[in-house]
Parts: sequence; structure tokens; C-alpha cells
Amino acid sequence: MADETKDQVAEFLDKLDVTSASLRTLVDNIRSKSGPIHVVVSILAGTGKAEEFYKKHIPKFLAKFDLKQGDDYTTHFTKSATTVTELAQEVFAIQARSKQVFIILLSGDGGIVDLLNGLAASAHKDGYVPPIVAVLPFGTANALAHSSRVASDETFGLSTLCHGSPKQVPIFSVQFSPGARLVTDEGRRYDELPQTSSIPIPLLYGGVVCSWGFHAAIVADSDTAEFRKHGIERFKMAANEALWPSNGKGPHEYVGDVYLSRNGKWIKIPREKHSYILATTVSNLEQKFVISPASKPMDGSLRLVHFGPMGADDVMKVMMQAYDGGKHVDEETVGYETIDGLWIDFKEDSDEDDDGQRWRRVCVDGKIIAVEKDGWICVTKDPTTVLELIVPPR
Ligand SMILES: Nc1ncnc2c1ncn2[C@@H]1O[C@H](COP(=O)(O)OP(=O)(O)OP(=O)(O)O)[C@@H](O)[C@H]1O
Repeated sequence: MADETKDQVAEFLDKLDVTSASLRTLVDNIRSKSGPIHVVVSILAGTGKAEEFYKKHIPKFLAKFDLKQGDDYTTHFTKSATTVTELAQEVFAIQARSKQVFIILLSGDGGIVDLLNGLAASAHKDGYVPPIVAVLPFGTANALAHSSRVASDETFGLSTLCHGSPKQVPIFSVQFSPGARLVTDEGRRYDELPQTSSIPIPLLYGGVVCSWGFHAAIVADSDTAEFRKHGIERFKMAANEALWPSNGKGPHEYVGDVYLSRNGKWIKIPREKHSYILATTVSNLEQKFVISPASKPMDGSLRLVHFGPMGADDVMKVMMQAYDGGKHVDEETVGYETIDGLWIDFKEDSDEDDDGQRWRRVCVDGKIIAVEKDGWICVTKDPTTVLELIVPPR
């Protein structure tokens, strides 16, 4: 963290008038109903700066609102990749049966998706009170935070936390064919996914992106401790390897049948091979990477960006246009449409070597799922309010 940034946060805190902050009202309201307050610090998110920031600023910040650690709020530092999911299932979901839970989350998109999935089963039951979450963006891409303008100044989201108000996080569900597995531990492990309770169909919820092809590949390939050291550059490094692989082949042409649904009708994309299939509820996948320029903060729309096989230079050109304010969607070669759902039948047929699996990797909000040979996924908008996120005032 740059010294200048530290000073800007400290300066903001010194000048903060807590009486005029909407957080004052929110905290008073939550405390009057004995609602619990939690701070969750994802210590390995991004380049690992969340813990340092927490220690320097958060207890001091919360003390301004008469909140003391232990008495008024509980702090949780992640101990493993499953800490946030476990907290959501074992603590927050139970409390949310009757109370408004308030969570300050120092993490990237991964912390949000873990909360969503840990709470989703409870959220579909009567009496559930959606927790309010304030995110301080300490991840690599922070897509949800950038798209909802949470971190539009230099206070790491503290200004939004003080002056913003809660809004439903629009979500989608992704159902997978039964053999799909969650890829963890830098691609070395394959874990079971949660299932719908009634039928053995693996199911995940997302609030940012579901992709297959080039995007999923670079997220998957760059999710190693070695790549993570490079911060946001890790995506560009992985992109270069995917576009100009060392075996001299061009970028992979992903084989499958892709259908989108709109107004109750399923339409097949008229192409057997693809480079990029990406459904998203947000505008920005990174601060400057505007994948869906028509999406407005938390507008509840699901949009699809897609294109067929292209040479490496052309794929790179499309990506650069996305970095240039989202101009790629005006290209004739790029499909961009509002959808209600997405279905993919994977036709990548090799399963003897790693490559079959490799080309059937799907990304849901940064998580990587390997789908089995002849498998499928189905993405659908879900109207349930699982979480509310504090977003800036208009
Ligand atoms: N103590 C820990 N031990 C092991 N893994 C951890 C620990 N803390 C966090 N993680 C993992 O690190 C990852 C951090 O994800 P998160 O999305 O918050 O950050 P990011 O991937 O850098 O950002 P973004 O998703 O915004 O690009 C998650 O997979 C999380 O489970």
C-alpha cells in the first residue's frame, strides 16, 4: 500500500463527521435489534494487504461509531480457503434467521461469492433477513466493487461504508452436469460442489460472471501463489500464454453448443467453435476492464459477451477495446446481448489427457469448475435476495 494512500485514508478518518454518516443510523438500527456485526478479513486476497489495512484503520474507524471489538463486533481472519463459506453457513446463516447481520468484508470478489454460496440455502427459506455487507476491495480484480462504484475514491470503500446505503446484489445460479468438480489448490485438487437438495445436480451462485473459453482459462491459469504476486498483471501474463502458447499453436478454439434464453425462448448461437463466452451481471471485471458497458450498478440485468475463433492479435485487440471503455461491443465480430439464461453443451471430447478437462473449465466469480466430457451448464437469473451490498449514494 502506498504511503500516499495510507495518508488519504487517515485524513478521511480524521475529518469524518460520524453524526452525518448514514452508517451511524444503520449501526444504531442494527444494535437496537441486537443484530450482530462481523468484520471478515481475507488475508490472502489480492496481494495480501487486507490484514495490514485492518489493523491500521478498522478498530479506530469503528471506535468512532462507539463499536468495540469483542463487545460490539467480532473480527474473523481467514485461516483457509473455506473460512468465509464456513462462517456464512455456520454463523451468519443461523443469525440471519431472525436478525439483520452486518458484515464488513475486506476481500475481493471471492469473499462475496463465498458468502453468497454459504447463505444461499438459508436465503430460500421463510424468515431469512438478508445480511448487509460492506466490501472493502482488497482482491485483485474487485469486479463487484468497481462495478458498483464502491471504491471510487482513495478510501478503500470506507467512504461508501459511511455514506452509502444497502442494495440487493443481483445473482444468478449455475447448475452443472453431475460430474462437474470445483478445481482447487492451484489445479491439483478436484472437490465436490454443493448440490440442490432435491436432485443431485451441482449448483453454484454468482454475482459477477460465469464464463467459458479465454476468460475462464486466464482466471484459472493465473490463480497460483506465483502469479498472485504480480497483482492485476497476473491476468495479462496468463492471457499472453493463452494467446501465444509455447507449443506454437494459436489460441484454442473451444468446441460446444451454446444457447441463450430470452423472453422464454432458447436460441442457439450459430457456431460450433468459440473463443469467448461470458455472462455477467456487472459492467467492469477490473477497474479499467469494461466488459459490459451497458450494465448499470446493481441493475439486475444479465448480459452475454461472445465471439468465435480469432487469431491471437485479434483477440488481444478486442481485449484492449474493453480496456478502452468497452468499445469492443461495437465490433461486428463481438456478440453482446441481454439474456435471461445461458446453456452450454460441451463438445470437447478428449478426456485421456489434461487437455480435455482444460478446455471444459468454467469460471464463476473467480472459482474454477471442471465439467466432465459431454457435460453441460445452465445459468439462470435468480430473483432471491441473498445479500445487500452498501453502495454509494446516487
Ligand atoms: N488464509 C487463507 N488460506 C488459504 N486461502 C485463503 C486464505 N484467505 C483467503 N484465501 C483464498 O484466497 C482467495 C482470495 O480471493 P479473493 O477473491 O478475495 O481475492 P482475489 O482472487 O485476489 O480477488 P478477485 O476475486 O477480486 O480478483 C480465495 O480463494 C480465498 O479462499
